[in-house]
Amino acid sequence: MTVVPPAHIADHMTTELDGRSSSVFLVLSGPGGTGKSSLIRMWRKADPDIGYVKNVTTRGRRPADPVSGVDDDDFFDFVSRERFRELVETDQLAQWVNPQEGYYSGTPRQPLLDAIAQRRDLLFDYTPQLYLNLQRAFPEQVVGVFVAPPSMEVLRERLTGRTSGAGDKLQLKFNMGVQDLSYVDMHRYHVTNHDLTETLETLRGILRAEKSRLDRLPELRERYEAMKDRRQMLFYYDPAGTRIDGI
Ligand SMILES: Nc1ncnc2c1ncn2[C@@H]1O[C@H](COP(=O)(O)OP(=O)(O)OP(=O)(O)O)[C@@H](O)[C@H]1O
Repeated sequence: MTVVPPAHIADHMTTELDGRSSSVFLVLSGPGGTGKSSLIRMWRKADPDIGYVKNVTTRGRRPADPVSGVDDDDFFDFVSRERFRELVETDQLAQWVNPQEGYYSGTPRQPLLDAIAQRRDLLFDYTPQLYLNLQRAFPEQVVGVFVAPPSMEVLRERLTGRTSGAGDKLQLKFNMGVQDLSYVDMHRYHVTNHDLTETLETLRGILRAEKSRLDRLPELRERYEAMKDRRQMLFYYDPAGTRIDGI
């Protein structure tokens, strides 16, 4: 038996019900030391197509992490304060902050505009402050995931385990992390980083889900719109498509 498509569908039988989503800027946000840069490093290794834009910062380089191998140069472009000021004044930064006394960091704008034009997804490793600034600049693209340590004790251990944060700096970092916790409600997702591999799987699931949102699939929405039966209301049994004639 041949199945005959209803008249309004006849011209659309080969229409593809698939589409390429617009860009997602997935921001891993939360206190320093929760594992954000380790996760991004693993993700980029597993999926070289995922984009990452280095921040510009005026702070000094940290030595590579002996445990995770995270290298500062993979995440930042180091610039002088004069150069930073020039970037701000010529509007080349999408957002910038003064996270600690004496240093500044920010996000270059152009690579983000390029990613949107090419529909590429980007990952970010940010504090809540940077995340909120970026969200204000790119509200449609930015999705905030708060990455939390399993407990504050574990955060303290992870911070202490790193070579970078000795003495006062470590105390400051921990205190700033405690402040960051109060911004959790500004995020769309919350992920507790017990195990790096499992957390990465969850994050990839979040990205997949965000890319399946209809508001990120403009052409696909148009195709469905073109196939719509203008006479349809939700929802009645009308397999022959003739009920309207009886009104
Ligand atoms: N799930 C985990 N289990 C065990 N150790 C972890 C886990 N996640 C991260 N770590 C360790 O915790 C330390 C901090 O991780 P990482 O540098 O990735 O944090 P971060 O959130 O990027 O911090 P920052 O923003 O300050 O760079 C590293 O030594 C890393 O190896």
